[in-house]
Amino acid sequence: MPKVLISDKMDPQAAKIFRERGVEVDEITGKTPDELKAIIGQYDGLAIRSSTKVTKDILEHATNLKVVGRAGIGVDNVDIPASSAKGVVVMNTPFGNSITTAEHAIALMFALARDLPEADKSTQAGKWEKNRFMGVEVTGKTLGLIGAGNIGSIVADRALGLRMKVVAYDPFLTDERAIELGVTKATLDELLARADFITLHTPLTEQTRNILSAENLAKTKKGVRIVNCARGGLIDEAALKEGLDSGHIAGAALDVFVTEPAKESPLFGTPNFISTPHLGASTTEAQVNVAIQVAEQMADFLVSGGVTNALNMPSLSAEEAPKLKPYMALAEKLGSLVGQLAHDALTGLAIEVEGAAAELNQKPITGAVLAGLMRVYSDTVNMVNAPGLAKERGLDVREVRHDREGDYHTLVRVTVDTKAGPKSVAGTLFGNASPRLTEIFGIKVEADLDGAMLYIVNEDAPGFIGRLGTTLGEAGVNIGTFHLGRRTAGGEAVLLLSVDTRVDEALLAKVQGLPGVKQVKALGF
Ligand SMILES: NC(=O)c1ccc[n+]([C@@H]2O[C@H](COP(=O)([O-])OP(=O)(O)OC[C@H]3O[C@@H](n4cnc5c(N)ncnc54)[C@H](O)[C@@H]3O)[C@@H](O)[C@H]2O)c1
Ligand SMILES: O=C(O)CC[C@@H](O)C(=O)O
Repeated sequence: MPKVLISDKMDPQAAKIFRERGVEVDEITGKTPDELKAIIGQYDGLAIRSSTKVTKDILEHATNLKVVGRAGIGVDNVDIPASSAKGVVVMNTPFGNSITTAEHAIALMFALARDLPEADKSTQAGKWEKNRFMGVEVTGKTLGLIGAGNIGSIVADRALGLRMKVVAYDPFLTDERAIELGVTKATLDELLARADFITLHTPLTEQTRNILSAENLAKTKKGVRIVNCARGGLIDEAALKEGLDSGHIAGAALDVFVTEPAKESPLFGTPNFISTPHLGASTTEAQVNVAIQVAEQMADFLVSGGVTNALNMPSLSAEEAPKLKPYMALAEKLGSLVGQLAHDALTGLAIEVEGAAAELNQKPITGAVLAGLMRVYSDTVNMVNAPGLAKERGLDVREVRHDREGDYHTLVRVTVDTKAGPKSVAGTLFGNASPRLTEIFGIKVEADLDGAMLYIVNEDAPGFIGRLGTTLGEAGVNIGTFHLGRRTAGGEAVLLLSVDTRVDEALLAKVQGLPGVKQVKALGF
């Protein structure tokens, strides 16, 4: 039974769903990195929010880990390249807390417009300072939206409902989408010059880091109010403090900080500055949504192989997964076969699907071929890290889909580009379930690729099979299955034998020495 650790505070629905789906679950929150390292080796899955940092160091101790599930959107607390290199799938829940976070941005905008936290403090201190708190209306004002994705779009919708004008800067926002959202597209400089309020909704990337830098803050309209419910690091905090102190910026509300938890900051205590402790996603509704979603996605993956919202591998629905499973087994065996027989100086490969296979999602089939192939280089390769490894080695990977049906109702063919030209192997599924090799380097041969095997290329001549049987028998090697194919009678023949024990180097040399043998190789599947 797969085992998952929930290491951050999460709605109890998550544990309930894991258990209902046959996944064992431990909820252990608040561990230090060293404490987490000590226990992570037991788990197949790790469900987190933002407190747990999934670093390279933690991953090195995660010997059984297959999936990290983030109950939320941002995955900046997960080292994705290190996870991919280790073959760990990283998933998030991209929509579950979007409305909640958009509402928090709107709430902070209102809090700034009417100075609500200060007014509350003063009133509860018995001051009744009616004349001190003069706010501004949002109606008719311009909201500058930096980032018009899931959350930005909802903020735009709510702001339009408040009769604001919305200008949006997002390099990926199309004209059509801007019209659909009812926003005006702008450059960043235009937005800075026009906005009465600015709200940020981008991820933190090299392009967005300090997008509100000292230089850009200086381009804003005097009296601007700024909200950040996205990620710390989008605003230069020191420059923001200067802008507030000088009065150029009329107010700023931050839910997120460069360093979190933000226990101290030069901004704290600055007039017209409001802060919340990364509460953007903190509503009952959002936490139930993301807990349910992350548990369902992780359980799907661990129990049936379905992949949803993964950031480092293609999606595979829970409905597709059972259909694709035997194809992935076939693809992995074919990849492994070409890897073991023709891995020298590979420059690229083509993965062709034909007949029934052509109706399926090809990406997982490609991933499985690459996993089988790349395992020749490292036994920690799987579908998650194989594409990256293939890329690192400069392999040109091509996917081809043929709708026609050939000799078989369904076929997967892998052709590798080698110095000696293209070499191809192909296989089918028997009964839509059992992977079977049908062709190896142009020779038809039907064989199961399973366990320890021996691959022999020889000249087709009488007496060879007897001599081979005797040689193996004398060495105590029992033959399980025997598959033979040949180009032409008396021409080149291929033998694939399954053997009960792996054939050692000395015996391989003996077989190689038999008359007519061109090549011998021990294979393992
Ligand atoms: N405060 C919280 O608790 C909380 C909760 C949820 C999400 N978030 C954060 O909010 C942010 C937005 O989330 P989302 O779900 O809307 O993400 P999203 O991916 O749907 O949208 C992000 C948008 O940013 C745009 N973008 C990318 N680079 C840009 C650039 N250089 N300039 C301008 N726009 C750019 C993208 O095109 C995209 O439209 C993320 O950082 C997420 O982690 C915070
Ligand atoms: O889990 C949280 O409380 C914050 C989540 C938020 O930052 C996100 O990116 O989804």
